Amino acid sequence: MKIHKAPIAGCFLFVPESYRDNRGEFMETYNHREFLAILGEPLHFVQDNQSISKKFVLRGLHYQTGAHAQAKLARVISGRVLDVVVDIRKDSPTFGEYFSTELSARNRKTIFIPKGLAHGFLALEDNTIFSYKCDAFYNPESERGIIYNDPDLKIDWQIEEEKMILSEKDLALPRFNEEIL
Ligand SMILES: Cc1cn([C@H]2C[C@H](O)[C@@H](COP(=O)(O)OP(=O)(O)O[C@H]3O[C@@H](C)C(=O)[C@@H](O)[C@H]3O)O2)c(=O)[nH]c1=O
Repeated sequence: MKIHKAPIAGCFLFVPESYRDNRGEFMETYNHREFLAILGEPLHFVQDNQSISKKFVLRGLHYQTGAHAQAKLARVISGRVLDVVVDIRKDSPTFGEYFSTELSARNRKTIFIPKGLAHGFLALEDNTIFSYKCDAFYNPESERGIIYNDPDLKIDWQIEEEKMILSEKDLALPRFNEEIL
């Protein structure tokens, strides 16, 4: 497994070893022991989620607060996304910064998103299957978000806004400086 530090503190990218033969391919998509060695602290994932999105669906930017904050381990099973994380930890050296990267079935990248980051992604193909583990349960009362086109964060989503498909809920999210600052 190859490991890269993302430019947001505590955020990592992993590319698993892939074994190919005449039948196809095999890879370990999660190995608790290796993960523990990298993070230095145990994480207990309690929920696995999967979403399927049409091309140019944008989900985010989401997080849960307090005891319900979630660390996530995410990858794409089919299709590709532009994945975006925003550091909303006030005591972090990278507070207010964002990082984006393409995750795809082809590049096999997995992103580890620590607690305290807001997360979103833009599907770049139809039938994009996004799969992620969470270390805390979904708790609707603790759900929060930041608007995808926040004027202070200035996230480059790399496509025209008219093409994006968002939920009503995500279109009504507050600005970073209303919610976090
Ligand atoms: C996230 C979630 C949603 N739901 C339900 C609530 C709602 O009726 C339906 C769709 O929910 P949402 O619109 O919030 O789904 P979605 O926009 O895909 O939410 C996800 O976005 C990405 C970017 C993340 O980082 C995730 O943590 C999560 O917030 O699914 C659950 O039952 N469990 C869950 O864990």
